Amino acid sequence: MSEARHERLIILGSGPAGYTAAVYAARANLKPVLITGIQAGGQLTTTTDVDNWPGDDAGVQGPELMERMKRHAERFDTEVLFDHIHEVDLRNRPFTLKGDSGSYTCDALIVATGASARYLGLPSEQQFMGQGVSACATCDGFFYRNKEVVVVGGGNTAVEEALYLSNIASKVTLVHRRDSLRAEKILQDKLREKAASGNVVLEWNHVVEEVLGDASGVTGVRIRSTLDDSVKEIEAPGVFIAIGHSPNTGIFEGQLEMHDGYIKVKSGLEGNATATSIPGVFAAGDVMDHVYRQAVTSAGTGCMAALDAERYLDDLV
Ligand SMILES: Cc1cc2nc3c(=O)[nH]c(=O)nc-3n(C[C@H](O)[C@H](O)[C@H](O)COP(=O)(O)OP(=O)(O)OC[C@H]3O[C@@H](n4cnc5c(N)ncnc54)[C@H](O)[C@@H]3O)c2cc1C
Repeated sequence: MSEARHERLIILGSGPAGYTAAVYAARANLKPVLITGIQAGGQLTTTTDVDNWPGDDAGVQGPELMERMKRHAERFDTEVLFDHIHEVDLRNRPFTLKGDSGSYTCDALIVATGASARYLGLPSEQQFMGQGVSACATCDGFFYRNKEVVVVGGGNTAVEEALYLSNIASKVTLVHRRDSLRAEKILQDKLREKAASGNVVLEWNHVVEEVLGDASGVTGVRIRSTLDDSVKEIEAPGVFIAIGHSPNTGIFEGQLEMHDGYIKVKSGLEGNATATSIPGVFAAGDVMDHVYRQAVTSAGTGCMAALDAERYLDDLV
């Protein structure tokens, strides 16, 4: 492999966090290099309607929005490289990144490698992805106003999604493979309240065996009892898979401080909020945020990371 090329600032990831960081860093004359990873454009390239991106009052398609973000970053001289990084050394300076196509060193690094929603792994789930199957109630819940939906899971994500959807959908059926939830007690209490008086139905001890649908998209799910193997079908045009997310942080394990696999950042109000445990390494977007997980929040922290990196690089000179 050829010698590593050196940059002042590398941005890892091409989702809303990465591209926003690039726009800000490039406009500050840092000539950033952005490495896209395998999923160029990030998670939004896997969806259709994005209806909560401010300014796009008529909605926008996910891939189109990400293409525009890329062009925006390039307009200010960001160099966008298609490569996937599989090894990093953040213990020595400059930082080193090894990719499939080349090696890189940099003085500052913005990690914006995002997170991946976990899915059940059913072929029918894959088939109806974006046509009724979703992993994000905040993103897609609106499309099911006054309609019935199914939520799958039993942890915090599932209960939060079910509660959120219960204010939009006419009925929410939560399918969980056990007879008790793993979610925090306060969330469980809220859900039970809704189940007692509202529009939430709990299907304990069941797993989704198949997502059902036709040319128009999802029509329901077939669930199987974990107690007696009996099956039944639930009609609903929307199925939310809420079994958690995996942050894309494997390459940073043992180097950056993390919490549940998410990169820990300084936060707080005194500036440098996106700083990680290693000076000069900043994190933005879903990779450091297991709570909000939105395009606009990712873009916001991408902006913050670029400003933090700019200050850090200024102080190096
Ligand atoms: C189906 C779906 C629909 C959604 N709809 C909406 C919506 O309507 N509105 C909304 O606000 N949010 C929505 N979201 C959530 C939104 O997509 C995310 O919050 C947002 O994309 C996170 O941005 P990010 O920049 O942090 O990372 P991501 O978009 O996750 O991008 C991560 C980037 O990092 C790169 N990467 C990962 N590992 C490496 C590596 N080792 N080397 C190099 N690069 C790497 C990837 O290639 C990718 O480009 C949706 C999510 C999904 C899955």
